[in-house]
Amino acid sequence: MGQIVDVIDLSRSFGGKRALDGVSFHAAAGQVYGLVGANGAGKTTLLKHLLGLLRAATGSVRVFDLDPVRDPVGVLSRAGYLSEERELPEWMRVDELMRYTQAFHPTWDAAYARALLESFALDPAKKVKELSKGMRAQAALIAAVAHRPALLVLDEPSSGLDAVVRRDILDAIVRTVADDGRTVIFSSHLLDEVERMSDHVTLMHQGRVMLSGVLDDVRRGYQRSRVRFVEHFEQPPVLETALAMEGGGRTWSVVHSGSLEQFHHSVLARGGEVVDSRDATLEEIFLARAGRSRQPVEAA
Ligand SMILES: Nc1ncnc2c1ncn2[C@@H]1O[C@H](COP(=O)(O)OP(=O)(O)OP(=O)(O)O)[C@@H](O)[C@H]1O
Repeated sequence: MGQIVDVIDLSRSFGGKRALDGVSFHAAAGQVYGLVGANGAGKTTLLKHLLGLLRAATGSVRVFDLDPVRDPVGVLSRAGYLSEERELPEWMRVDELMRYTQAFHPTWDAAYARALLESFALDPAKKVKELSKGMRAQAALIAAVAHRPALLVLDEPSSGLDAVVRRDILDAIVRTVADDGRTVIFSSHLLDEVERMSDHVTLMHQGRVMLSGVLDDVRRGYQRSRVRFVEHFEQPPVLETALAMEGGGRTWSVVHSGSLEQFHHSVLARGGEVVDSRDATLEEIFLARAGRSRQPVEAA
């Protein structure tokens, strides 16, 4: 599988504030990468480096094996970008915006752009400045995808879109890109959306990658178990492989990694028993990892 993005040990500060701290991130052709993290985690800063909008201060950024700052033509001609701000020329009509964007991209697929306009029910005659926030997001999304870029970078694509559009259209766009053997990297606050759309997930926290891997491997790597102890604990008892514990007294709910057998063992050693276990949700994993550890974990 062709490697499309290679970010190695990228750090970036704004003033005294560390926005990215030793971030490594890789993306291959035909895969969908979901980037999640709280406000200020560094997602937008990472994405901007891929487009050459920020220059790597330390570390390296390669996209299509090119440096996006030194070779913007080589990178941007093959990339589509939906920025967080959705900057669009206000005075244009939607159809003018499409023609304008087309002028930058010889690979523009006018039929695809028209089909997307129709599926969004977006009026081509409407002025950009008259669009609602959601319509603006839709127009910006079409402008980013209709030239069928080899790499599609979407910063919070669902922001402003209603649930139906998100589920029916955004998902379809992302899947189409991946099915064509192209790559999508998107950031999101919505973990259910990331679980639905991504092949790979990367969790960022305070400028660092906390966890990164194939979504199914990440999911399989963590469980949530209910545990009952004989003894009453005021504070969460120390359990090997436990990342987060909630509860009190004798009953605790634990998000943990590693094998179930190993976990049963450590609970037994503390005089308890595991009542039940299930795979942890991405949200539980994220909260446990972001809350606990500063160490990056490779899940795949
Ligand atoms: N141009 C800038 N000048 C100063 N600080 C910045 C700048 N851009 C980002 N930052 C800071 O860098 C950190 C990371 O910001 P970034 O926008 O990358 O986070 P994010 O994960 O995209 O957050 P959000 O989900 O809120 O969009 C934040 O602390 C932010 O305040």
